Amino acid sequence: MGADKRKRSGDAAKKSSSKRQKTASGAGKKVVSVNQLKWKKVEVPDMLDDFEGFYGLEEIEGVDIVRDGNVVKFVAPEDKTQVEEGDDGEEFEGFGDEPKVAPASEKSSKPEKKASKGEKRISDDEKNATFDHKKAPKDQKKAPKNTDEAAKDQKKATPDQKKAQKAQADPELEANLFTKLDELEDLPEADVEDVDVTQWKSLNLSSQMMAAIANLKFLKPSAIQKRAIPEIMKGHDVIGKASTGSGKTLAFGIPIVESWLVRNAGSKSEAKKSPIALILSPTRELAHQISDHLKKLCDGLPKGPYICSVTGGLAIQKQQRQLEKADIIVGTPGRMWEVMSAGTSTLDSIKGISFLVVDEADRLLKDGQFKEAEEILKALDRTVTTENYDDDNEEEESDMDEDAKPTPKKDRQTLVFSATFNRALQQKLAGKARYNLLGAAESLEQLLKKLNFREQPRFIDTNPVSQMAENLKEGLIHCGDLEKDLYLYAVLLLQPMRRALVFTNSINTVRRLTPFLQNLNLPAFALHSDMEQKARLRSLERFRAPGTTSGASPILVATDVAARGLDIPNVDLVIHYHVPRTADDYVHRSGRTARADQSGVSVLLCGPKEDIPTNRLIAKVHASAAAAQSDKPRKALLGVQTIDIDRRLVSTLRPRVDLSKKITETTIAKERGSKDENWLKNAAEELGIEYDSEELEKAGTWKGRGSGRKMKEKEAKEVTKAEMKQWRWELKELLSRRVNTGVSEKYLSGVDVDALLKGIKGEFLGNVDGLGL
Ligand SMILES: Nc1ncnc2c1ncn2[C@@H]1O[C@H](COP(=O)(O)OP(=O)(O)OP(=O)(O)O)[C@@H](O)[C@H]1O
Repeated sequence: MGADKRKRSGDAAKKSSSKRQKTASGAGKKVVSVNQLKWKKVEVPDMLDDFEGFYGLEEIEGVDIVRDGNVVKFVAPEDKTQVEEGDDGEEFEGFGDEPKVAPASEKSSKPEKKASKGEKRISDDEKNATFDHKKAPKDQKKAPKNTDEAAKDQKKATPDQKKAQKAQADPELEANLFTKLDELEDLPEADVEDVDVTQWKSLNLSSQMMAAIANLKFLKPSAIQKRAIPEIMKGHDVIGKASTGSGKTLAFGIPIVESWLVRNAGSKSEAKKSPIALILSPTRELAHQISDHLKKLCDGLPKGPYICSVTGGLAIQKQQRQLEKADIIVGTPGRMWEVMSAGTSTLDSIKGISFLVVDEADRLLKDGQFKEAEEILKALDRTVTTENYDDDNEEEESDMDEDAKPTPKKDRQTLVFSATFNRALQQKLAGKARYNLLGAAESLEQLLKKLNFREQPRFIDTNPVSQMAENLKEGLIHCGDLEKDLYLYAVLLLQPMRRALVFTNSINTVRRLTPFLQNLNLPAFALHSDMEQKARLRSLERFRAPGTTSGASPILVATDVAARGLDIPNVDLVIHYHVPRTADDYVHRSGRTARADQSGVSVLLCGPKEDIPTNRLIAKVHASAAAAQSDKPRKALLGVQTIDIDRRLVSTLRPRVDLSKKITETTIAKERGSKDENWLKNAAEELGIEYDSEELEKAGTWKGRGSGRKMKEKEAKEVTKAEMKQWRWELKELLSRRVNTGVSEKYLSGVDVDALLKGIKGEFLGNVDGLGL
């Protein structure tokens, strides 16, 4: 985008040489900075494949570009500049076909509560506008009795609470929210809905926060919230471990927002303040989700912090502008580092944060994975300003003028969360380590040391025994190496109403399985890191959407890019097409279902070659649970029990599966072949030689790696359009036939699932009554 914008400006400058003569003080015009201009989003056509650099393209009209010596200035009429902060509403909030939310002036029409993420468009104005709830129409902000009372109770109890809070206060820690909450008392009390949030009272949150929680309809704090929120509010550093889907986001989100409320209590000034928190997330989707989640929390506040996400794949300039007014930043390491290292002012402003959150810390800090995360951590801890910083001479800091030093890191709380932490680390944090930490090869430990906690962090582990979500049932289906597609289809077909997430270990498998399932009339969407960001987000939107008209629920086929943190409502089934590479991956993948007290099923498809890694994985994941139940024979707990799928049904499905595979693989090989051919043509053209496909083919024939692929491409090239058409017709015909299950004599549309999936022959992975498939 930057290049485009510059180019555009450059072109404009050339064309309007006369404009250069104009002065900045023309009638109704003024000189403004590029960030003050009212940029308009340029709609990019959907068929445009390469969105990098185009997605998020912006333009502006009626602005003069004048050169003043070497400086280029923008002269704009008053109405072409941003009148106040936050009027560009630029965050990603879903796609164009979704209804847009009213502009700031219409804020009083409260957005629909149940809109899924991305459906709701929240403009910056909305976030920043001071919402006068007293003036709001009654139906928008009805005062619910219970919560209102709860909030009032809180106020009434203030003198006592003050004492208790002060007793809890740790004078050593500056960021002790408990000591500052009284400042919020003068703020207007928010009205809330008829939700009883008395179970949150013990956390001593402000009445505004209680109202915001009531607005979310969360009746009680989850275990991690109950334990982590008070520790964070007392100013401690925290490492929080809790199972997937147990509400870790708000465990750190509530104290951060509470802290923002304290900081902004009574402040009328719109003066620029530096951000309060930086939240690092390993994936773009998770970063957007965290900011959406926090925004939803803030929806219930009269005025909330400005939250922005800074992730790759979207226009960087826009994000830089948003950063300037951000209170809470949620970012992925790559893009965050890009913006932090681009400008000293950005870096210095971010250095002043009061909270650094490392979400999915074990992934984010894994050695060699996110180099930029380490850079960010290092940069945050440098005690010299960037202007004066010399990479080779950190000693320089002692010569620095006191005033030039950014906020000392002592003021910053570090909060680290995940569902999985390496066991050795856990033992160490629990004070049970019996080994030399420094000698340990575990990079995570080394990296946690780099996090520079300001004190020994509080380690909170709400699920020390089992790593898996409480209401998750786990199963295993044994199948032949070449039968995975068949079994995958069988399970999905038998579970049309279950929103399923299929995990694979490779991008190529996602690329193949998605059209394979689509050819079989299943609503499948792909998600992997090699996709354009817009396409990634679109797949997620579609996966979140309600099922098709025929009632089939959407299916997401993904790599581990979707394994961490994603909170998609009503995912009922996780299928591991490939056995995950690590036990932690298994925990996180499976954790996309059975979230927030809901139930869910995780099924591993296991080929003969995967038996050993699968057994190891199961033993690892359930080792602590097995140890905790030492009265039971270990073998029984860890013995792999399988779900049986009726073989007759599977063989009935085989012809359609084979056809769909054939069509999919041929299509992919054809596409790949023609891409290669185009590449060769272009290369020949550039070299100025004549392109002869047969000659080049001969020259390119080899027996080494990739020769199988070449063979397939060659075979695919020979398949005619008529043949493809014929296969498609045959498949259509097969799909239109009803499948006799051979068990219950029912047909697949109304199949007796229990009869087909025989369930569990005993205990599988602990106490499981059967998967309920
Ligand atoms: N106190 C609560 N009561 C009810 N639901 C809650 C509560 N807190 C959070 N939730 C909901 O629980 C779901 C999971 O929360 P969240 O995404 O924070 O889980 P997580 O622990 O971070 O999971 P993961 O380990 O997979 O990242 C969200 O939909 C969230 O809205």
